[in-house]
Formats: sequence, C-alpha cells, structure tokens
Amino acid sequence: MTAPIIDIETLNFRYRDRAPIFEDFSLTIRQGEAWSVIGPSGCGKTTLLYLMAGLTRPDSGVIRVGGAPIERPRPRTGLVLQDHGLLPWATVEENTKLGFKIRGFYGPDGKHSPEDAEKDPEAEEALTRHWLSWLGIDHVREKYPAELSRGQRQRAAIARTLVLSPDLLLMDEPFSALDAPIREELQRVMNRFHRETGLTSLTVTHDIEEAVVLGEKILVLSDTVNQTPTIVDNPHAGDPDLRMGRQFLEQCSALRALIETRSRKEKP
Ligand SMILES: Nc1ncnc2c1ncn2[C@@H]1O[C@H](COP(=O)(O)OP(=O)(O)OP(=O)(O)O)[C@@H](O)[C@H]1O
Repeated sequence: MTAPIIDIETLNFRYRDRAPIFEDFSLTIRQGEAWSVIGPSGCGKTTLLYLMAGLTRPDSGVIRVGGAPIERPRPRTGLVLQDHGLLPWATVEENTKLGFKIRGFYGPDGKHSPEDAEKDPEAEEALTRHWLSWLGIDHVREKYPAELSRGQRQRAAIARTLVLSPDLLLMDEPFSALDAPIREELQRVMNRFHRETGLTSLTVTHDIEEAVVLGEKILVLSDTVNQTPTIVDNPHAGDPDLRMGRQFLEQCSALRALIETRSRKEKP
C-alpha cells in the first residue's frame, strides 16, 4: 500500500447559514490512485475539491496533503477547472509557460512555488515541448485560445498544469463542456496519462460514465450531510476497451442507483 497523499481527518464544513455538507468526515487517498467524485447536484463535490486544494478552509478537522496540513493552495497541487481559464491574449505556448513565470516572480518560497523550484529556461522549454506534443497540441502552440477548438483549449489547460510537475492532480468537471466524442477522447488521454505517470488524480464529475472510466475508486457524496464516505471500488477503470463490456454498463447502473439513494433532498 502506498503512502497517503491526501488525509482528511474529521472534517466539518458548512457555508454560512447553510446546512452542514461535511460532518466528522474522514478520507484517505493514497499516492498513485485515480479517484472520481460523484453525487447529486449540490452535494458538495466542488467544495471538497476546493478544500483539498486549500482554496476553502475547513470549519474544523485537518486536511493533510503531502504530509502537511493544508493552509493555502499548495504549489505541487495541479488544478484543472471546467472553464480552463486560459488568458485570451496569450498564445498556447505563453499560456502553458504562465506557471513558470509566476514561480519566477515569487521565487522558491514553498508557498507560491515549491522550495526546490529552479529557474531554468531550457528545462522549462523542454517540459513545455514534451507536454504540448504529448497532448497533441504542439502544432497550435503559436495560436491564441479563440483560434482553438474547445478540446484543444482544454488540452492547453491540462498542459499548463502538467508542465509544473504536480504530485497531485485535482480536476473539477474538466470535460463537461465538451461534446461526447471529444470528451471520450480526453478521458482516454487521461487514462493513458495515469498509466504512464502514475500521478494521483481526483476528478469531480456529474457524468456517471466518466466517473467509471476515470476512477479506480469512486467517492459517492450525498446531498444531505456527508459523514462516512461511500467508496466504490472500480478496478477496471482505465482499461482501453472498458466501454465495450457488459461490466461497464452494470457498474454505471449500480452507481446510478447508489446516487439515487444519496439524493434525499425534496425535488421541486
Ligand atoms: N460560496 C457559497 N456560499 C454558500 N453556499 C454555497 C457556496 N458555494 C456552494 N454553495 C452551496 O453548497 C452546496 C454544495 O455546492 P458544491 O458546488 O460544492 O456542489 P456540487 O456537488 O459541486 O454541485 P454541482 O454538481 O451542481 O456542481 C450547494 O448547495 C451550493 O449551493
């Protein structure tokens, strides 16, 4: 068993004047695992990801990432969001290198950039070249976001995160704005990425099939308060022909039924 990379201990969290979302909630995610997080709308998927990313603070309890309690966004955590957040006035290459610039600005202070961060333009260029070509967008490196397809834009957003050599990848609905064929293509890209790098990842999604394709472990949240986590083992995630098998449909149906039981709020 590998060491934990995320360790949540008795987390309590609620938004002001709202019902609690997490109450004494504990969860361990180990290095090298690929997780999906799913659940009814409004159950707290994004909130959990923001708590892990250090963008939201718990009311009580401890969230350790990489062994240390998280008090602010951590430079080794890579974050990929749905709206990709590319700078419209910068090319793909410039967008990809943005993180290096920010690191360069702050220096290796351990808060904004890792303590071992080095400014080495040749290494930065090599990493940029590697990930742009690995993601199949090297040929558009001089183009601006408005000149790209949505799939290419999301690949550029992923490249921008990967060049910084994260040890943890958190993704919030990364492919939900994409059409089904492009979404499935990017899911295959992420499966290959996980096979080749073994990087720990956690993907928030509302798409059951995506959760099954990406997550070896699937965390199912409830839209009432979350206390004990419901975790579904899904060892076949990442198999290249997973979608072809009966097992895939069965896993999706089982998950759909489980989410239904986790959705107890009254429907309008
Ligand atoms: N800043 C905020 N202030 C108050 N309430 C919030 C805030 N952000 C989210 N909420 C509420 O907290 C609950 C959880 O929100 P969250 O976005 O984490 O859910 P989600 O599972 O990601 O939802 P969805 O699947 O619809 O994206 C929701 O009821 C939401 O309305």
